[in-house]
Amino acid sequence: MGKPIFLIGFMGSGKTTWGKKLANALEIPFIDMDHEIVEKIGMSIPEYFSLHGDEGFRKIEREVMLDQAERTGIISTGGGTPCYFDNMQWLIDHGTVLYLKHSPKSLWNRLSQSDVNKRPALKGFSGEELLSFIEEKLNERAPFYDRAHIHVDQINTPLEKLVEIIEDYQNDDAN
Ligand SMILES: Nc1ncnc2c1ncn2[C@@H]1O[C@H](COP(=O)(O)OP(=O)(O)O)[C@@H](O)[C@H]1O
Ligand SMILES: O=C(O)C1=C[C@@H](OP(=O)(O)O)[C@@H](O)[C@H](O)C1
Ligand SMILES: [Mg+2]
Repeated sequence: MGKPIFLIGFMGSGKTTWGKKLANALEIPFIDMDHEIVEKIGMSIPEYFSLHGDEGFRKIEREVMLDQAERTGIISTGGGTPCYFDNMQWLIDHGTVLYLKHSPKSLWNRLSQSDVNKRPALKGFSGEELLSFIEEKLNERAPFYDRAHIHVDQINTPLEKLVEIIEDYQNDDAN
């Protein structure tokens, strides 16, 4: 088995849920970087944020990313992973990077249904305030996400199609 497939995208884009499904379908291992971070720090991500701030979290996140160098399978990153240090370049150099793309409205729908307190980067926002925050943050992060090898519109790409896209990409000798 070759280099890993890194799933990237905004919070709520489905990196964790689709990562599991994809790994299952492709019969390859699955790793969620946030899960590895929680094991390493011995507390939840919101707790770590409140103790060490965004800056502290980004350092741990990078360490956990560097630990993935020899891994294979599907690796779901956190929404901010590609957007700090030279992380995006590292991901590009060490695997196939797949961006699960959504509009701000779609992310807003999904995140409105989830517990915003589990994602400290959302700062507890809801309603209109959450939508404005998503629009702004996505604007800021899009230049990083856009560098991915593969872009997929997640809503209109069924899982079977995504499996096909990955297999085709990996079988293409040019990659
Ligand atoms: N098909 C769907 N339609 C609407 N919302 C969904 C759907 N699938 C998942 N969600 C919601 O979107 C969130 C995205 O899930 P998750 O896999 O945790 O994303 P990520 O890891 O990219 O942050 C979940 O909290 C869930 O509430
Ligand atoms: O976008 C971000 O800055 C973050 C996204 C989260 O992961 P998900 O994208 O899986 O929610 C998690 O890494 C942390 O709460 C910070
Ligand atoms: Mg996740």
